[in-house]
Amino acid sequence: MKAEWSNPTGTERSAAESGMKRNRQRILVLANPTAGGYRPKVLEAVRENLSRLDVDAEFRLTSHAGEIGEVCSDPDLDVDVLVIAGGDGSVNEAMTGLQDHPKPPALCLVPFGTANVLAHELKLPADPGAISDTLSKGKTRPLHAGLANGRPFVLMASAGFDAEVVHALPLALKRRFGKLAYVLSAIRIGFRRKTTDLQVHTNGRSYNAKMVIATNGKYYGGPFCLTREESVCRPGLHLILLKHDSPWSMLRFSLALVRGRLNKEPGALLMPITRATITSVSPVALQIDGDPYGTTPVEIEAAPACLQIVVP
Ligand SMILES: Nc1ncnc2c1ncn2[C@@H]1O[C@H](COP(=O)(O)OP(=O)(O)OP(=O)(O)O)[C@@H](O)[C@H]1O
Repeated sequence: MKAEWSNPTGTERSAAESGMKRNRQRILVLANPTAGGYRPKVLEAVRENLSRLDVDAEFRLTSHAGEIGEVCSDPDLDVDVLVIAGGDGSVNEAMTGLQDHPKPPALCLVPFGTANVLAHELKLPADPGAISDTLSKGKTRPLHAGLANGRPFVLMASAGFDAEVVHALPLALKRRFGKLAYVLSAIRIGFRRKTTDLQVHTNGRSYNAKMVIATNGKYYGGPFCLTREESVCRPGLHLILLKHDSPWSMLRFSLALVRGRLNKEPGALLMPITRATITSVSPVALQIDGDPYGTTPVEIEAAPACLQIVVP
């Protein structure tokens, strides 16, 4: 029975120990202490709960951005469940790292983070008792992903105004104001940006749009429903095209999103896709899962394989 914190140099010992107890479930918890809403007390309570179960659990705090991806892309990573304690960006890093893993572990999420869209998707609990309970029951569902130029996204990839907001958002502002920081960043850039047309090729047709969201799930920006037709636990993607992106149009679309009616709003078009190409005359900002991701052009497609994720 063991649920220990490891120090940064303690991984060899933990690997050796878990190798000796292969009949026990091995759990690695990777916690991002810089995630918005990080709560060490929750993590400590989960650790205490797990120490009462017959599992080998190792807890590690990341020390730098990219570390989750590094751990996950190591083919020698050999655990049954990888718990990410962080937000959507941390989960994205894990998925990206596990993309080529020969035997990927099941993922589990302790939802810290700012927007936490995946936690809404999976209706994940936030209190330590329920998190430990979910983990110990070990019920899993498939976690599907999309690919944007080959990089996985579990929630969404988009081009246009929202991606510009993500690119322009200083981390310090995000940490200080949480979700409100996105609104402040949107107001700051909304009235002085130059808009660029996007050309979208999908389902054998071409469209013009100002902003395009490829979504793998239902939600966007937290608890706001983009489309009830999607689920991260089912294969498939939807595309949402917005024809206008003036500040007033964006306000109208945002209010429709908050009411869960964006797909019914004039100027918004929703469609299922398997593949799409988004291009533009000059580069337009992209974001995936709430983090900046370069600029257009981008090829969107459904990822051929899926992971498993522990759910309540
Ligand atoms: N120790 C660390 N120091 C600095 N950055 C880190 C560290 N560990 C992870 N990161 C980076 O922090 C980024 C953001 O983390 P995360 O997504 O978990 O939180 P968030 O941005 O607050 O939440 P959300 O994505 O749900 O809005 C991740 O992309 C990851 O690369």
